[in-house]
Amino acid sequence: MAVLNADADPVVRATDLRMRYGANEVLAGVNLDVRRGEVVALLGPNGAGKTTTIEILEGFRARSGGDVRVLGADPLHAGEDWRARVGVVLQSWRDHGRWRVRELLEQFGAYYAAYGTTDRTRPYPTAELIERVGLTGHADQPIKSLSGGQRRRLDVAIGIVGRPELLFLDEPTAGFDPVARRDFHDLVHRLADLEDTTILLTTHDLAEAEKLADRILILDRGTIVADGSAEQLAREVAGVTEVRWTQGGQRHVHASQDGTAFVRELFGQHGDMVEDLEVRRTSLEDTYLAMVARSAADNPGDTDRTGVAR
Ligand SMILES: Nc1ncnc2c1ncn2[C@@H]1O[C@H](COP(=O)(O)OP(=O)(O)OP(=O)(O)O)[C@@H](O)[C@H]1O
Repeated sequence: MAVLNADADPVVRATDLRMRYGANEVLAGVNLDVRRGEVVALLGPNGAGKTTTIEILEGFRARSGGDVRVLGADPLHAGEDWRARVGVVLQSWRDHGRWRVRELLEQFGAYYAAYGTTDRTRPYPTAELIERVGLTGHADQPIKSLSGGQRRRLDVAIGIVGRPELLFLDEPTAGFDPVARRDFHDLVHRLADLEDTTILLTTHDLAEAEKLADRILILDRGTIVADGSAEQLAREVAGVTEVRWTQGGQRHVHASQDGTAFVRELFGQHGDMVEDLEVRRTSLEDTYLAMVARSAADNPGDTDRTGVAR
């Protein structure tokens, strides 16, 4: 991932962010930072308030309280030049059914041309963009004739056509087949590593979050209940590695912070007696489930809200 400058102002900062829909308090004091060049995944159960948070940060939704700075401005009052620096891939599809893929991207791209800089020419060249999102064979197709996954690829293209410095992705890979998902992951790495794009994404696919994100935030019951790399979070809830083996016909399990050292010691002591060895790193799914369960234990009375995609 891109080199981070921890001293620089964060690209995104929310302080004591609050949101209430009528009597329903969805965000109850969210604090989060996203630093330049980071890829951050915002996770949480259905209804936790991820989309609400993202929409507030994008300036599409007015907050009930707290402070928000995005690229140095309050998104609610930021101007067109600010908006040109921000890319957005929303969850819901906005229809432009009769337009063709290439036409639509050229139309949107033209808007960004005035905002290009020497560091960052805008917009993304249309043909290259279409290729990047895997729509080359569909460039002249009307949008209404695209499949769900192809439309989603187009959403991603619309999100990055202005070569944003900051990109918000709300469940970007919903409906993607495995190849499209892999291509999308490559695209995110490319944007972060080569194009200096800071990315905040939501997903229910924990393997995806683990693969893409430098840092994971878990939003639950109105606040951020976890903030760290997948590995750091795993350390908080359990041993990072689970070692299983059979010895004398009996199955053993041991959770360890340092699986390699444990296995070395195991073989040192028991050598040939050790059979059927399995070493498994704690997955983000294990960590997520443990953290949401812990949050539930701290807030008794709620029902199951783990929300893991299966
Ligand atoms: N416009 C609205 N008016 C009233 N309530 C809303 C509105 N938008 C969202 N909510 C409520 O706020 C809560 C958070 O919704 P939000 O869509 O932000 O959650 P989410 O974490 O993105 O969920 P999911 O994982 O299902 O996409 C939910 O209880 C939802 O019903």
